[in-house]
Amino acid sequence: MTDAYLALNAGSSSMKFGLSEASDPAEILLSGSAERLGSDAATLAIRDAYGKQVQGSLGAAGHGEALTELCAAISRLRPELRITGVGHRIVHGGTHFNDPLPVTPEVLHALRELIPLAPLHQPHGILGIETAQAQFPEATHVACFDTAFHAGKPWVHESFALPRQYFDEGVRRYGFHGLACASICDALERGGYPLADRKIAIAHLGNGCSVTAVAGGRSVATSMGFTALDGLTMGTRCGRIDPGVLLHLMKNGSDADEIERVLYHQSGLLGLSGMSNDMRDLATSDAPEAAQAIAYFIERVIEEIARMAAAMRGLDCVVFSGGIGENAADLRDRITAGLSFLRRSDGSALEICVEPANEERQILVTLHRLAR
Ligand SMILES: Nc1ncnc2c1ncn2[C@@H]1O[C@H](COP(=O)(O)OP(=O)(O)O)[C@@H](O)[C@H]1O
Ligand SMILES: CC(=O)OP(=O)(O)O
Ligand SMILES: [Mg+2]
Repeated sequence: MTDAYLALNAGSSSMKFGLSEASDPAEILLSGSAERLGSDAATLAIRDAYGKQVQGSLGAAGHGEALTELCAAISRLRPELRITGVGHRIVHGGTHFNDPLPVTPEVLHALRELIPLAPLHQPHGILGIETAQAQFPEATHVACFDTAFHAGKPWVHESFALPRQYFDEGVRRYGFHGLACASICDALERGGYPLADRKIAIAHLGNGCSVTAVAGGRSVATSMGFTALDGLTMGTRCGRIDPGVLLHLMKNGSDADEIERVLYHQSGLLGLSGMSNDMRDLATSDAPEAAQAIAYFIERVIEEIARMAAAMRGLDCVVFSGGIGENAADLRDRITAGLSFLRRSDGSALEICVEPANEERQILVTLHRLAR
């Protein structure tokens, strides 16, 4: 039997995995993703090491059913592998967790406490741990945090202008998509890009969307904050909003659960279009509301990239990633056109590139590093 590592990446609308030999995390033996989870047209795709892909439908499956299907596919397709390590993308590490660490019952308890701060993600990440622990009981399970990449940002990008006690209580701008950002920085460096000397904005545009300012390889500022609600317009999330709106809703009788439902589940592209949270659906629709939702989305991305340029006092390169950033060339073009007023310090145009986010690879590399 060959020892192998498994990485599980629970996104808000997707469940992805990567499987590698324990000795070589860069060599993906099998990978897969369940997407459009939460709709009634979820899909499943499994790819082998040669790029051969099988696809299927998962109907109205949620993250739980998707996990069961993915684990079954792994055991069926690679029965000769003994999975000795499983790394889990955990979106929120709060004030306690930055470094990847083995999951103990105490850690799991602490992760559950953070569910209210990441209701679209933390439950799925925890379900991934529970499901994989049952399926691979001999393996070491390691939690890897989205928030970690942003730890150590300058205080002005870490704090809200609230009374100081709130910061001490953990009410801070954490930032997310950190594993994606780290994987992109690693890929750029491996490709010879002089990251240490550059100011880049990573526009990670998936179902969750963020822009992160990375100067000299470190996160300086990022559009998401205390939760993954802030910043850009997303599939079902509102992004930046005047907090006065929340007060208005509360004073008019909405309770916290209802406001959570509106802000996390019913807003964003879905709320604006009245149709779908999925950019593919909007891009192929003739409805004026769909076009308006896309225009709104683009406007906010342009603004947020410009804000990141301000945070870094300069910008060299915009890196697009995520399901939308990697695939929707026309959206990238519209965003890039909107940014044409921004120049590099030598007066030349911004560099624009596309770099797939690979959280799974980042997690597999982490497992490999921890084992040495
Ligand atoms: N070819 C495409 N054109 C436009 N949007 C796309 C395309 N492929 C995927 N997307 C969009 O990417 C988003 C999902 O991104 P993804 O990064 O997979 O999600 P998650 O954040 O859940 O991991 C959806 O809005 C989907 O419509
Ligand atoms: C943090 C976040 O929004 O993640 P995702 O894009 O996977 O939903
Ligand atoms: Mg994602």
